[in-house]
Amino acid sequence: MSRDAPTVDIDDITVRYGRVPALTNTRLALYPGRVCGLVGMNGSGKSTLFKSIMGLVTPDSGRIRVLGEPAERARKTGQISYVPQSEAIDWAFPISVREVVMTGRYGRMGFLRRPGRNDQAAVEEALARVELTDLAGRQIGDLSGGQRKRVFVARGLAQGASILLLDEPFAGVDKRTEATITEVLTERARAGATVLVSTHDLQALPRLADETVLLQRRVIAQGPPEAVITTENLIRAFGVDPLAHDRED
Ligand SMILES: Nc1ncnc2c1ncn2[C@@H]1O[C@H](COP(=O)(O)OP(=O)(O)OP(=O)(O)O)[C@@H](O)[C@H]1O
Repeated sequence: MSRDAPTVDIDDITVRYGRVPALTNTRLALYPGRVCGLVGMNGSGKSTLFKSIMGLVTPDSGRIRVLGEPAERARKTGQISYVPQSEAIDWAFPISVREVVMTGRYGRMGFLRRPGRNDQAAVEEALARVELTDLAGRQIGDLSGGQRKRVFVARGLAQGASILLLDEPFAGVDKRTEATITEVLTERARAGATVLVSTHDLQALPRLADETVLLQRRVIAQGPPEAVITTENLIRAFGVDPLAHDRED
């Protein structure tokens, strides 16, 4: 797909849970080759936006195309990988790190899901990239918060998807994990992937993201981090300027 055409094209969607609107008249275009940082307060609709791009929630109105197709189809054909918030995962489920990463290959396997040599090689490469080779046999519930995040990033790498969605991958992780995930996302974007990653760390945006989207039930601003993270925009999104204290220093 050309770098001039949006890979994720959200055209005027409204998503409601019952009568509560989570997103209203939201428009957003994402392009390949870029890491986009998604920022907004709790309840601003970030997870709903991810779920919409995955085709897991259906907008009440408007339209979403992912790689030129309906979102659900892009997900079902394995073209989208999603790292959910940690709270959304059952960590007690008895499955090893290597097995979780292998689930990223399921879309490429036949009905019996028997991994071939390519699948195994992709899994080992992904585990090595996030420095989890030594822990590959462990149960996921036995890992630290940062290690758990890296497992799901590795799953996305093994999947080889061209759309990478990550819902707060930096929450509760150490600096080393944050640096590894940031590097991996940049590498994937430079290789042509479209990356959308939500974060609460406004200060980290310039080193993480090529562009920033500010969300408050709709897109308030989109552009280079330094153009988007302004006092005026932050007050519109958060009601206060969360960086006011730092600006005074
Ligand atoms: N399954 C659901 N049923 C009812 N309301 C929901 C559901 N999921 C989300 N909401 C509501 O929709 C709004 C947007 O929620 P969403 O989870 O998308 O926000 P968010 O920006 O991801 O929040 P956070 O930063 O806290 O994860 C909130 O008001 C939330 O309470």
